[in-house]
Amino acid sequence: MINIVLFGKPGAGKGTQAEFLKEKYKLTHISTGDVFRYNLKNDTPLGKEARVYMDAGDLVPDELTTKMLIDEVNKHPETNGILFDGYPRTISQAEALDAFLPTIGSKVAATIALEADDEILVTRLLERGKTSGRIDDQDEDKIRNRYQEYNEKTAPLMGYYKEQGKFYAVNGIGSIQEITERLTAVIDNL
Ligand SMILES: Nc1ncnc2c1ncn2[C@@H]1O[C@H](COP(=O)(O)OP(=O)(O)O)[C@@H](O)[C@H]1O
Repeated sequence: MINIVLFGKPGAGKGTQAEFLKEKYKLTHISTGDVFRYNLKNDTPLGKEARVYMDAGDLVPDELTTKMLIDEVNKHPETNGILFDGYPRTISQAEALDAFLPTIGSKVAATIALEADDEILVTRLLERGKTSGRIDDQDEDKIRNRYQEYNEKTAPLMGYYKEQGKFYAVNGIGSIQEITERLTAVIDNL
């Protein structure tokens, strides 16, 4: 199993790139944002609990998120590997993942960050908000709050994975194809 964590600020293009990478490497793509949105749409108990955080652009509490993530991973026992998109987003989530994966005989192979400047990303998200229907993409204050959450809670993960020698970064600005090539160059060298 080869598990890759796709890392990056909101709007960095994780979901777009995940679509290509999952095909190329036959990976299972798990996007915590997508799983949460599915639960919101279907008004499940998980969706009801997560809604207030998501609509505000806050992170959903770790315990709830980790439980959901483990349930998702367990749905794919035969997978070649998992492409984690949007998880982990806190040190506590990274520790939970490092505790969980060995229980299924696995581990994180690499964390790859898509890097881009905040101002470019905020503009991208506001554009996406016009068509995606995502409440959290329609209001600049909520978007800025997501960046604050990222800077406070998610950015420290770079150090966490660097210490493990598993952190890679690629330039997230360019055409979709160029960025896919940068990512595959990293994965092919693992
Ligand atoms: N790992 C996570 N921990 C906590 N909350 C999460 C996590 N993943 C997703 N969420 C919630 O879902 C929202 C949308 O996630 P996502 O689609 O990945 O957003 P973004 O475009 O901001 O990267 C986040 O703002 C957060 O409220």
